[in-house]
Amino acid sequence: MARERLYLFDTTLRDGAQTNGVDFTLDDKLVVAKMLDDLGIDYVEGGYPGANPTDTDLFAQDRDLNTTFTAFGMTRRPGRSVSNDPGVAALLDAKADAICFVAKSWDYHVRVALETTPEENLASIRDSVTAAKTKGREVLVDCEHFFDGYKANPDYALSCAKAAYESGARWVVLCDTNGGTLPHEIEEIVGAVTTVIPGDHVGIHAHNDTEQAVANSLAAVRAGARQIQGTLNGLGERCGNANLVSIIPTLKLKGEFNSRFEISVSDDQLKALAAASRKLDDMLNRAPNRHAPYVGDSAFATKAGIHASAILKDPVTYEHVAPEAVGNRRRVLVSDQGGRSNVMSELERIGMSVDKNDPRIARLLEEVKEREALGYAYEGADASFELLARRILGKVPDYFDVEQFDVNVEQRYNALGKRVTVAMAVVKVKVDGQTLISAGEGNGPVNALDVALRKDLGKYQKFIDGLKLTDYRVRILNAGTEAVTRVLIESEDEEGERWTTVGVSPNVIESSFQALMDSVVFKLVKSGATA
Ligand SMILES: CC(=O)SCCNC(=O)CCNC(=O)[C@H](O)C(C)(C)COP(=O)(O)OP(=O)(O)OC[C@H]1O[C@@H](n2cnc3c(N)ncnc32)[C@H](O)[C@@H]1OP(=O)(O)O
Ligand SMILES: CC(=O)C(=O)O
Repeated sequence: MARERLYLFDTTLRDGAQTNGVDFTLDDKLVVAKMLDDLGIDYVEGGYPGANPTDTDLFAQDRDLNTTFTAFGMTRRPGRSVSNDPGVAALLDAKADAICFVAKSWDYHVRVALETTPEENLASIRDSVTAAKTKGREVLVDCEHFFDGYKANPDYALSCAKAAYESGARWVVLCDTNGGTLPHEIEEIVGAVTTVIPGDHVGIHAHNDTEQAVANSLAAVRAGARQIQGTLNGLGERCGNANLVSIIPTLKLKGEFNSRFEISVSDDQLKALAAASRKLDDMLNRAPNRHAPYVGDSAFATKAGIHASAILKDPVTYEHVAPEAVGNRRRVLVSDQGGRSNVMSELERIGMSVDKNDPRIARLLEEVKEREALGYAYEGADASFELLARRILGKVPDYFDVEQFDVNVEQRYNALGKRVTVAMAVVKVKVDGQTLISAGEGNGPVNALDVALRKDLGKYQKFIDGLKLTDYRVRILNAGTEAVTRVLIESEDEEGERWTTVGVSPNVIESSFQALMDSVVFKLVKSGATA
């Protein structure tokens, strides 16, 4: 049976720009639009021309994209003609393939927010759609508050949707603007609408205020809607929009949808999804959600030993889809919840082949569990685990020895008479029988220690010149009878490779130092440095 076409509409650059803390520059918008185009998204809503200089500039440019690049804005204001409405003029002048009007469809909103009559709102919808059609644009109408409006006055909500459709809108998009509608209500109301307007002209725009925007979008499709609006990583006003990064793989990989619908994203484009999700987070300086379905670091991470053992026999035992399908990867974590299978899997990943029955494997697992009881956490410290494994398997050279370190923190007045806090560290290391003493200054004790440790490592210096610390996290734990600090340090090298190390001690300087040392030694091992 031929599959029906389902269209994807991305509003990361418009509704996503309404996210608290998100602010796109013009360059950001161009990069994201290209990324969405490369992913194969049918419609990319770039923004709201006339609302701010960035969006106006964006829609003043020519561009070379395959997607239907869409401009967003309001229907004409009550009491004005379209030719006398600067907002509509900005939309009609925008270099856009399509125009998406937002229109009121809840009579209460018409009365309270627009302060006009129901008839004038319907005329505004008709006039705006007709003007954009006359300009040769594809037209979409986002029926704002459609579901709340339908519950309050179904006839009026439907008459707004019909006014848009009958005036020539390609898509009538039903919006759950306040995000409070539940999946069974969406399914029922979309089902009613599609008896009046053909489903292949109906879209869904769901907000996530009850954490059901994805479920609501899928419910709308089940009821007949054929366009889904959403954003990358679920950005959007308040709690966000339907997350296309979850919806796309569901449509591609789940039988109910895959067997009935065809979408524009190819299998190869699907494999770029995890990278696209991370790239957006990087651009916005947001930490990626490790637990994001499909694309998060933990989406295919297995900690439990019983699961790991089965996954190594056949991944299907504990994975709902293959991680590679979305560009993610399987991770089998080593921790106090793991068994020999977890250790074997991690050793295989780092290229160490050891027999599962080798007694050193049991020793390594025992050591991991004992150290985790003291506060270490190897599941998040891949490099420290690798060093521990290499040490137990007898393969880490003694590169250098730290004989002593001192750290001082001092508050004083600087030359401008301002009070400043300065940290100083001195580290004494022995490399090849030679003692090297280095001092470092930093804005805190760990920073000073890091500067001093990495200032002069003699013949190893060249291996660590490109090393930088990219993240530092401390937690205070109650392990056993006393409080200890656990420090996790993330490092990056000149090739962009990242790794994490861990240190644990009652003293935060000591735990930081352990993690720093592991990071430096890991870099030497990774670079193939010999003692
Ligand atoms: C559900 C959504 O997410 S819709 C998208 C919302 N996005 C945004 O608002 C972001 C961009 N917005 C803006 O920059 C500004 O609001 C602008 C430039 C659009 C308008 O700014 P201003 O002219 O100063 O108006 P302001 O924002 O204060 O109020 C909106 C006006 O539009 C009217 N309006 C709202 N929706 C519609 C509509 N669908 N059709 C016609 N008029 C509308 C309101 O009644 C209000 O009119 P009023 O000024 O007579 O009270
Ligand atoms: C149009 C839109 O963003 C909404 O109604 O939520």
